[in-house]
Amino acid sequence: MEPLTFQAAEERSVKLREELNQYAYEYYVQDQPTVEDFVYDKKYQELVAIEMEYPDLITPESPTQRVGGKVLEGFEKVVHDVPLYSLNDVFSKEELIAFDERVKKAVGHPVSYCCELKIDGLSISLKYEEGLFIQGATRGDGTVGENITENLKTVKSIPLRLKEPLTIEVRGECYMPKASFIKLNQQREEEGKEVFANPRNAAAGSLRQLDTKIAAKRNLSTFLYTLADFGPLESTTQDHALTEMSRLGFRTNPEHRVCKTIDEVWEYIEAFHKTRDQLPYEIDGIVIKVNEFDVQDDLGFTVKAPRWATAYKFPPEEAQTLLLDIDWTV
Ligand SMILES: NC(=O)c1cc2c(=O)c3cc(F)ccc3oc2nc1N
Repeated sequence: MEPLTFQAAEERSVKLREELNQYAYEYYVQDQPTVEDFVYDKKYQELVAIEMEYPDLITPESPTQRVGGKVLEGFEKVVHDVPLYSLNDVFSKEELIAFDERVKKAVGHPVSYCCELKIDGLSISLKYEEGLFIQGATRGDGTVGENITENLKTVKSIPLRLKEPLTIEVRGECYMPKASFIKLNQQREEEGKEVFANPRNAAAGSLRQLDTKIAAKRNLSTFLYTLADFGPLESTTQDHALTEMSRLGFRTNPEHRVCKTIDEVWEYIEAFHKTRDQLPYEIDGIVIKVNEFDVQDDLGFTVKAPRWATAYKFPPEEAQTLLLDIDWTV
């Protein structure tokens, strides 16, 4: 084929990038692919060829920027503008009811709760400037984390550019799906390497890799759940914030539910305690948050945790046998 002129190459690369990023969004964020892999691969190879011919055409959100390849010396420190707090845990229905009583006493009226599955992964914070992904960091000690931007760029469900040019910061969980965890450990066993104890350790180990090519191969995914810097967004509830994050291109967990009473919260907890083994990712409990942001602001934080949220932790079962018992090969 005749090599394209710069002009033609530029137009073609813009179109290819849009198509490829849309396909990747459908596959990795919506879990609803619309094209076969070979369609994606063919267009991807065409884009790689154009970018090799004309490197000036490469843009930060090009899917070619996700393959990794940098070997970092180490991870720089990142000071979080807004601290990443941890959650107070509760382990029984009685403790959950006591949490609800404290909230209602402090607020003076009943509140609604946004319940979310507690994904067992690694907390991450993602910063965007005018829509462009500019920094990803670990939670660290809540105030100072590690800059793992290069590794997070290889996580396909993390948008490199938002659907709107917003300057915001979001937080969520980076995790390894159960099926990927099993495959990775089988591979490591064959290579005589030490296996990971659980998907959380596997995700943490993958994001701590200094060779970004390794992180790129670990099939990590994300669920985002907190708007840390709202930018121009005006959500007034946690439930709406999740909808907004999804609209902007983030992967959010579809199982969240707004509950009007603590009894409804308990029903939700019991339902997922029973069915969590069918989930394609590990959860270690349920996060219960006051849904209204103005009430969250009234309740504020203790030194280490929000007063407006709690985590109901499931009793640790023999997760290892459960994982291996079930055929997760997709
Ligand atoms: N692992 C989780 O799936 C998950 C974790 C947190 C938090 O750690 C968390 C910590 C805060 F200080 C406030 C809200 C939070 O919301 C959260 N929501 C979630 N869904």
